[in-house]
Amino acid sequence: MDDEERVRRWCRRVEKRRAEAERQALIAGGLLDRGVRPCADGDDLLLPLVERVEGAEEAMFKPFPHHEDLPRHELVGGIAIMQEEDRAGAARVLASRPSLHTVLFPTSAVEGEFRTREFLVLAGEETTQTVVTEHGHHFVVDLARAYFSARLSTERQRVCDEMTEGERVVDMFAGVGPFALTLADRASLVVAADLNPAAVSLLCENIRKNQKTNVIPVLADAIHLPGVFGRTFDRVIMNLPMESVQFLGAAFALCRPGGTIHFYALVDEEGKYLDAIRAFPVAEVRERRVRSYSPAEWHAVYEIEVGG
Ligand SMILES: C[S@@+](CC[C@H](N)C(=O)[O-])C[C@H]1O[C@@H](n2cnc3c(N)ncnc32)[C@H](O)[C@@H]1O
Repeated sequence: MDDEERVRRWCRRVEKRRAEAERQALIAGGLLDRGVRPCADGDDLLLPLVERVEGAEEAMFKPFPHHEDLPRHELVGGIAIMQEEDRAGAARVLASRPSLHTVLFPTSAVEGEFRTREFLVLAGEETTQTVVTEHGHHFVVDLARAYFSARLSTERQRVCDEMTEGERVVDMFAGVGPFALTLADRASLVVAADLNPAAVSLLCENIRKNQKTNVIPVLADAIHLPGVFGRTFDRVIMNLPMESVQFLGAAFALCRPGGTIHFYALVDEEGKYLDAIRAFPVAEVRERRVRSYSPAEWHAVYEIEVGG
C-alpha cells in the first residue's frame, strides 16, 4: 500500500511495552479508531483515535481493509451505538467483532435531570445493558436508564493518579459510579450520590462487582449533601456539565480548605466560569480542556484549590 492510501488520524504515542495496556484502555473508553492499523515509530507505537484528546498528535495510518466500509459507530462495552438508523449496516457492525452483542441507534438526545436517552435496537440482543471494562474496573451500565459515557475514562484515571492515598472523596453526580469506583482505589472513603434511582441501583451492583468496601452509595439531590456530611472532604467531583454551576456553593460547603474541587463544564470560551468560581474562597484555579464536544464547544475542567 503506498502513501496515498493512508489516512490522517489523531493518535496517542506510547512506549511499545505499555502499548497493549493503553490500547485496552482506549478500547474501553471508546477512543481507539479500529478502522486503521496502529503503527510503530522507533520505540513507540502510535495508537489511532476516533477524536482529538489532550496530548494527541497527528499521523498517517493504513486502513484495515475489512473495517473500511463499516458505518460510523461508538463502542460501549458489548454495545455499538450508530449515528444512523441503518439496519443493514448494523448487522455488519455486529458481525465485525465477536465481543459485540447489540447495535443501538439513539432516538432522543441526552435529556432530563437524569441525562438519559432512548434507543432503538438495530441488531443483536434486545437490551441496553452491557458491561464496560475500564482500567481494570468493570461497570454494569444501562444506557437507557442511567447516564454513562466512556469518553472520560482517561480523565478518571488522571484524577486517580494525582490523588494521595487515603483521601476522602465525594462524587456529587456519580451515575453508575465510574469516577467513584476508580477513585476508590486510592481513597479511604468515597461518598457517591445520584438523584436517579436506576443509577444508584447500578452503582450498588458495581460496588459489589468491583469488591469495594469504601464506597457509600447515596440516593439524594447533591444540594443536600453538605447538611449530612459537612466540610469534610479532600476532593469533590462535579460531573454535571450543563448545570454544575448551580451546585458550586454545595461543593465549597463539602470541601475542606486546601482540598480540590473538579468542576466539569461544557464551555464555548476559555474562562467562562472563572467569575462564578471566584465568588467563593479560592486559593488557586486551573482550567483545562478535557475533550471536544462540538466544533465550537468543549468539556473543560476547572481544578479549584479551596481557600480558607
Ligand atoms: C453527566 S452524568 C455523570 C455521571 C457520572 N459521574 C459519569 O461520569 O458517568 C450526571 C449525573 O448526575 C445526576 N444528577 C442530576 N441532577 C442531580 C442532583 N441534583 N443531585 C444528584 N445527582 C444528580 C444524573 O442522574 C446523572 O446520573
